[in-house]
Order: sequence, then structure tokens, then C-alpha cells
Amino acid sequence: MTQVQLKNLSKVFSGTPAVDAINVDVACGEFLVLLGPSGCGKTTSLRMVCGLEQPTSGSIWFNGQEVTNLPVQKRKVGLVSQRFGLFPHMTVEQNVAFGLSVGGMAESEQKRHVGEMLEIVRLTDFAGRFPAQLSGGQMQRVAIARTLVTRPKVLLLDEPMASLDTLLRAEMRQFIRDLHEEYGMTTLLVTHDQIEAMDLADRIAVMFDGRVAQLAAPDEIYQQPADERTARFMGHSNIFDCTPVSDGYVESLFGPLKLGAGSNRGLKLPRKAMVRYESIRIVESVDQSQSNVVSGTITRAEFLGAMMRYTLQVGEGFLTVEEASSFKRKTGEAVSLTLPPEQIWLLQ
Ligand SMILES: Nc1ncnc2c1ncn2[C@@H]1O[C@H](COP(=O)(O)OP(=O)(O)OP(=O)(O)O)[C@@H](O)[C@H]1O
Repeated sequence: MTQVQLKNLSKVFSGTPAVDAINVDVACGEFLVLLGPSGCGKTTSLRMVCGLEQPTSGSIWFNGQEVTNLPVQKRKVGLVSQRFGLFPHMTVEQNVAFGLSVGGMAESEQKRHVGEMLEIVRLTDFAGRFPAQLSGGQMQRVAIARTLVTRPKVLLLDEPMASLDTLLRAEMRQFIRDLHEEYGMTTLLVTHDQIEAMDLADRIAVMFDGRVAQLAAPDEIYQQPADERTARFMGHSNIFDCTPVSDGYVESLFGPLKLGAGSNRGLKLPRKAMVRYESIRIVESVDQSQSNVVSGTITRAEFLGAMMRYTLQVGEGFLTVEEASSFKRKTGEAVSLTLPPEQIWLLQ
């Protein structure tokens, strides 16, 4: 297994930094996701790890050995890209065998390895088909098989599910997770999809403008984003101004709010606070033991299937709340809400 380290890694295109001095350590066997909006430098970072792009400065290390200047074929990495890159004139079997034949493996050996790999990606019955005769998900599995059959030390996946529909994406996520569990190889995946990142990653590196804003486990990034931009990118959160007034309390446009022990409450200056849609609770009756109770009126109700999303006017401001759709509340309804102290997070 391979540890991957990016040290002060930068890439400048025509004077503009695409990747700006990032430092990322990927542990042996770890599944790390580079997550960020379009153009933030994810693909360029991956291409530098692969050896397809030469860094402007900084270095890349595999298991403590510098590989910055090592050519692609010597790095033993496997890259699966968004466009799959299958050879249209070759069958599934020939596509998967390609890397092995280039490597000079005997034909009988190739056949055995390809056969095993097609079984793993559940495409044995499709061995004789051409790419044009496959669905998007099947093409994706051929692309992964073609990469894995060469036994790369590091697997690089560049938006591998971007062209698949929602159901297929969920299926492919499960497939990629299973493969990672089986092979345990160090994996870097690039995506702009938060759900995909949270579902697959051991840790996520959130990137903006070529820099890593936060590198942490998915639940930490979701519950305790490092800054406002990360919080907004992860979505599903109310973000509002607040001013710490005394230990454990902030003043906000929703009135004074009590903070919990895990609210990052050591921060003293005026700043933003965040509370997730699903953390706010609509309560039927209010009692003295509840903290942070506010009154609001539903101004918009959206049906999302399992959940309803309500926009509520609360004093001068608005809050968004999600609750199970079985409650079915109506616009114009006046309700009481609680913002649980532990669920309020002060942003840096
Ligand atoms: N070969 C290139 N020449 C010039 N600029 C480039 C080149 N490759 C990438 N860039 C620029 O570098 C920046 C980062 O691009 P990159 O493809 O790494 O972003 P990304 O986060 O992967 O985006 P996306 O999700 O849209 O693929 C962008 O502004 C892009 O236009």
C-alpha cells in the first residue's frame, strides 16, 4: 500500500495559479476525496499525482520517495476519467487486456487476469461487446476494470460518475466502495458532489481557488465546517450574523441564543453562526426546559419526498427547516422552533 504526500504543490497556468501550495497527506489505503466547485483545481491536482501535469513548484511523494519528476508509466498509478477513454474498436475483453498486453504479459496470463477482473466488475457476459453496445454504468465498470487489472498502487478517479444518472450513481458508489474494501488501495477521487464525497471518503479535502480550505472526516466537514465558504458549499445550513455577548451566548437577529459545549464558542468577535436545516425542530408545545425557542410563520413549504422543507419568517430574518413530510404543515401557519444549543456552530 502506498502513502501519498503532496507538499506545497502548485500549478500556475499563464500566470494564474490553478493549484496554490496545497499540502495533503493520504495514508496507506485511505480513500481521500478532493471536493470543490468547478475550476477550484481538483483535476489539476489529480493530474499532477498521476504525472500527466508537471507541477510549477512543490513535490509529490509515494511512500517517502519523491516522484515529482517520475514519468507516468513509472508511478504505478491508475487513472479513471470522466470520459472513460475506452477504445471503441476493441471489445470489453480487449479494452481490459490493453494495459497488460502493453506491459508484455503472455496472452494466457492476460486472459486469466482479464477473466477474473470481468467477474469482479460483473461483466463476464459482456466480454465480447464493443463500448457502443454498453450502458454508461457498464462502460464505467470496464474503465475501472481496465485500470485495476494493472494493479496500480494508487487509484485516481476523476469525476467517475459525472455522466451517470442518479440511480446509477448510487449503484456505482456502492461498487466503488466494495472495490476499495476488497483491494484496500490508496484512492483519490475528484468530485463536486457533496453526497458522493461524504458517502465514499475516509477524509475530504475541500478546495476553493486552488487551496485546501479544510481536510477532515466527512462528518466533521458537515457538522463543523472551517469557514463560511465551506459551510455554504456543503449546503443545507442557515448562516446568520451573530455577536458573542457572554460565555456561551450570542446575540442574533433571532434574539439571544445559547451555545452548546461543541459550538466553537471560544470565538469572541462578531461572526457568522450556522445551524443545519434538519437540526432545527418545530415544537408543538413549549416548556421552560427548552433553550432557544423562537416563533415563526411558514412562508414556503417544499415537498422533497421523505422530507418537507419550510422557509419561516422569524422576526426580521428567515430560517429554513426540514422535517419528516408526514407532518404536512401549510404556508401561513405560525409555529414555535428550537435551535438546539449543541447544533449551533460558530464559523471562523
Ligand atoms: N491546460 C490548462 N491550461 C490553462 N488553464 C488550465 C488548464 N487546465 C486547467 N486550467 C485552469 O485551471 C483551473 C483549475 O482547473 P481544474 O480542471 O483543475 O479544476 P476542477 O476543480 O477540476 O474543475 P472541474 O470540476 O470543472 O473539472 C481552472 O481555472 C482552469 O481553467
